[in-house]
Amino acid sequence: MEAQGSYKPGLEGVVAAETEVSYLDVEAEEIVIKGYDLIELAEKRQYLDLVGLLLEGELPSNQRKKEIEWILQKEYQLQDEILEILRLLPKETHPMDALRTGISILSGYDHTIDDRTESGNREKAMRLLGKIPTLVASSYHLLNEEDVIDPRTELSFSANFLYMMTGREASALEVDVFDQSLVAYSEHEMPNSTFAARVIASTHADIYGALTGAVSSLKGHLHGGANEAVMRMLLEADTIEGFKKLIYDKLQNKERIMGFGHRVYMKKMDPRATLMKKALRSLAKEKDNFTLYDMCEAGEQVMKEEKGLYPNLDYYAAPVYYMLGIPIDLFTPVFFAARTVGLAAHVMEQHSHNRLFRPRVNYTGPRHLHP
Ligand SMILES: CC(=O)SCCNC(=O)CCNC(=O)[C@H](O)C(C)(C)COP(=O)(O)OP(=O)(O)OC[C@H]1O[C@@H](n2cnc3c(N)ncnc32)[C@H](O)[C@@H]1OP(=O)(O)O
Ligand SMILES: O=C([O-])CC(=O)C(=O)O
Repeated sequence: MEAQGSYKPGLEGVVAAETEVSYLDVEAEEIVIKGYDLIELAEKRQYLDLVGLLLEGELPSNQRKKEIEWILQKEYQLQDEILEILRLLPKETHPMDALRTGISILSGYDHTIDDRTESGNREKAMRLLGKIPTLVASSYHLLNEEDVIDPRTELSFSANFLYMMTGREASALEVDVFDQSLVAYSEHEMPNSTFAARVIASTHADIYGALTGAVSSLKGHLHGGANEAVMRMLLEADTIEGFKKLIYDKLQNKERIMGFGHRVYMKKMDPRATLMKKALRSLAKEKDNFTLYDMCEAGEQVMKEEKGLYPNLDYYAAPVYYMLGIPIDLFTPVFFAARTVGLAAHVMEQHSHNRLFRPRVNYTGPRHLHP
């Protein structure tokens, strides 16, 4: 069959959009978010600063940041009916699937759902940013037949999110590390989930539909689901020697090691993984427990020697979340909660100068058959 155009499996290297949101500058080893370096933002600012930057176009003043926090706080509480629907889900439902359901339900409560203007989408994004952490934490507790933990507005955004998941007030270091992880996960150019959201938004579908599609994409182990898979691997291995053996065995069986490799970085360390490795070290110090840190370092070494592959963000975020006491089933939902802001910025941009995504194929099937 004659080729109709060049085809790149997995669309590797294909430019799918022009964007002012973010860019991975691999040469400079910089994740550019609206002109700022993401790692510098994670070290010097907080997640709510990213909300201001990504949704309003500039880093907020302290006063504006407070206002953003109030806007989100007003949205923390979920409608009783939503909690009731979550309670009725089969107990085997994965929290990512419960989150997908929850976001779908929220669309029915939005009386301005057809408003796709920039300000309309910004309002919806703020509503979702306030509600999604409560949705994440509550769905987990309900699926485990536990009482939901009510949000607390006297805590900071990140401290409250952590509290609703774990049921205990975290230390200052734990809150800082968690907030840093939310910044690290907040936005990353054109991963599969963002592409999915933009493709959906390009039909003029609303932000709820776009985000629901993104949750489905992010659940996969080749994407966000890797953080949960990394933690299960570490627990199965139990010791440094056990972890090295597990990796060697998997490589022998031609299996992929979760938390390593990346379509864009591949032969370099993901800068966000370096950030989370430092965070893991400070947590290990505070808790006087270096087991996971040492295991991860040993695994990193094996993968470098055996495959020339480096950790991505999920590899070091997983043990960080475990040490913060977050249930493993919630690792990927937390990733999504953090990414909501980046996804919203992309949906806003797509709606503001849209062209429908509709690519072509190189047909390799038969022709001229007759029924
Ligand atoms: C925050 C995030 O979402 S980051 C991504 C999280 N996902 C993971 O950690 C899952 C594990 N990693 C992977 O599967 C891949 O590295 C991906 C999916 C992230 C990127 O994949 P791609 O860009 O499509 O690379 P591709 O699958 O073509 O791999 C290229 C080669 O590297 C190998 N490879 C890539 N990643 C891994 C890995 N984690 N373990 C073992 N081998 C790997 C592949 O087997 C392939 O080898 P081959 O050429 O001998 O067949
Ligand atoms: O960029 C990607 O392909 C995946 C990723 O690291 C992310 O979504 O944070």
